[in-house]
Amino acid sequence: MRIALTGNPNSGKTTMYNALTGRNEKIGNWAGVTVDKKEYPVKKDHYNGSKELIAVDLPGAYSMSPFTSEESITSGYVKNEHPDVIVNIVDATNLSRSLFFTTQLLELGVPVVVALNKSDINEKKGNKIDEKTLSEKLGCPVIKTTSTTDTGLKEVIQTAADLEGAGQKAPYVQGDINLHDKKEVEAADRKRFEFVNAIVKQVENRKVLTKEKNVGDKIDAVLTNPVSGLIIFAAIMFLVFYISQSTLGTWLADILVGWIETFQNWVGGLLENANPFLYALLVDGIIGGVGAVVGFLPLVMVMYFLIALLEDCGYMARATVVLDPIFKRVGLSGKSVIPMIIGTGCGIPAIMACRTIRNERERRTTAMLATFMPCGAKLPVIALFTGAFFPHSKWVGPLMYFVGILLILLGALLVKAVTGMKYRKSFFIIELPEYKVPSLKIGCLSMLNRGKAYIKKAGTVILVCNTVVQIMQSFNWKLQVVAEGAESTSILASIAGPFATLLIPVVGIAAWQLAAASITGFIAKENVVGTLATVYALTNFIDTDELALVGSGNKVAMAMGITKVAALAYLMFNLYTPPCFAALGAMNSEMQSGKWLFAGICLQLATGFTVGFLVYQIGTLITTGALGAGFVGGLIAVCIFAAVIVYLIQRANRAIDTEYQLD
Ligand SMILES: Nc1nc2c(ncn2[C@@H]2O[C@H](COP(=O)(O)OP(=O)(O)OP(=O)(O)O)[C@@H](O)[C@H]2O)c(=O)[nH]1
Ligand SMILES: [Mg+2]
Repeated sequence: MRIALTGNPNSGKTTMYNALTGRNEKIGNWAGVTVDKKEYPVKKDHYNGSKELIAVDLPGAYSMSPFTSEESITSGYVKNEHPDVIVNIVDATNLSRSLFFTTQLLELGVPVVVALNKSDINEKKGNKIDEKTLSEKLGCPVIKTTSTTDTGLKEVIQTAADLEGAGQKAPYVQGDINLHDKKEVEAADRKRFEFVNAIVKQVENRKVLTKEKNVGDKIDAVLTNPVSGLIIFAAIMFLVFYISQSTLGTWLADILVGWIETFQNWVGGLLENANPFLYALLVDGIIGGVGAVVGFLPLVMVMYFLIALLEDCGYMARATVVLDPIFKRVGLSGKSVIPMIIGTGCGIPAIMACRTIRNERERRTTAMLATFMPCGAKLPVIALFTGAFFPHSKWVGPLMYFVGILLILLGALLVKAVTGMKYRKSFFIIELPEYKVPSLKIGCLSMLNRGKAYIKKAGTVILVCNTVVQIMQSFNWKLQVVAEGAESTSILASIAGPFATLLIPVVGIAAWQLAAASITGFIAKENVVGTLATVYALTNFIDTDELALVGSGNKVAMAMGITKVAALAYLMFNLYTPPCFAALGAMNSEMQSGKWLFAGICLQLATGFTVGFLVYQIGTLITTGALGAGFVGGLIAVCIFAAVIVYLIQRANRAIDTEYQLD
């Protein structure tokens, strides 16, 4: 039988689902973390009966009348897919708001068990809820739970299992109303609230803790203040990158790379007398290429850990409030900030998180732009180039993230101008979760989860790509092994060659190696690192003696043969061109429009190229006093992009004018 977990956002559904099933789905201390349905069997230690129980985690909803697409997943599921029992997770610290939805669920005819979750917080605050009376008033079982410690879960599941097929009488029935009549719906909702509030009055005894509340409010006033809030946000993000990329993360990476090197030398020793191609394939291509990517794993894990802590303590929700006014100015909403923050981890859930945005244009625009935020897979690329070309700078890593935010804002302005939607105002309401001490367990789980996914990717996609790259660079079209010194005759070089020409305005030279790395980067961004390791036969990107990314000898920078400015431009080109294929797939399914997807990919290509071009050319002009190679060609390309955009904006303006004339 299927047990649907439903309730308001941030009430603890996913925490309960993970506890019940042993899964590790994402939880976070803000509303709208889960945007999709998930199901999995309940573990035996929570239920010792004979039934097979499947728990279904759903996105949070405030009401059965959905506003956003993730809310409609929930109402659609409980209405149409007939779960056997509904467990309604109620945030006990927010009873009156939660019960509105509860009374709606009770009208569906499916047995409901109410889990009064977060009871631990209530107890700490000295609030009391009389669950017996509540159960009588609602006409359904009510059980106190604390999902974070598994308290009460067994009882909830046993009760739910026993209720299969049972009838329940709804305590409140909304008469027939015309759902299209706004006034009528509002009046009905008001009546329901009155009913709910009457119950709450009888069952709840709240202790008024004015002093504690004041502390939280005071912190909020500083953190969400437009000026101090922004400075704090920038400082916190800087610290996250500093710890993950320059200190703790690097230190751990250093140890890991030592192990990888030992392993590589050991395999190298075993294959000493083997066929040179086999040696190159295994030792340089596979172990070297994949190892180069895996070496950066600690950086990614430390960053995930820190971001999870920030989410869990309630800070990230405040960050959305700080950025909301800025985002509104460019035609997005504060809700667009959430995909951006999730995007620092991975672009795919970031794009999926766009579902919580109600307005279609804002949703599509956000999905189009969210991946400008460098994700975990881009982190190794950033770390590699920072380490090789700017070893002692603290600013390159954080700069990539701030440029990402800037590009999102500029991109949003462009989309706003092109789509001609100039006169719309959007409203953003986010419930600020309470502050809490961040849970190390949640941080560790999030980190391990990401680490697992990273290693899995390295062992599959990255491994396959590196093998293919190594083979393609070892052979020419006649399938002969490429001789030393004639690398440019390889299959890989001849395929990547034409693209290398296109890259001249960005890096100043035609290097097929760099082009090949960018191309494999479209499959997965970690490939940029893996491919560079393979094509330049540089397996060790992290210097174990120096305790620094890419040590002093700087073989990497020398092998690539490009200037610092070109390296920065090439890095930015890779970061801001389209993300990996998987993220494009997610974009396609969220946008549900071929036109938007196409426009999005074009915009990303044009952005990556333009940023790279400008950084290289302006940087070269400043550092050497002359423009870089490929200036004219690049300028023509950028002018063409600009002309297309100007044309589209004018077309949009004309469309608006016609609309006004028609009126
Ligand atoms: N103190 C306490 N915190 C809890 C409890 N259950 C969940 N939380 C916290 O509440 C926050 C939200 O938990 P989630 O499980 O993500 O909530 P959700 O209902 O799935 O939220 P959405 O997916 O956004 O609808 C997290 O910070 C949890 O750690 C509980 O019983 N006690
Ligand atoms: Mg959830």
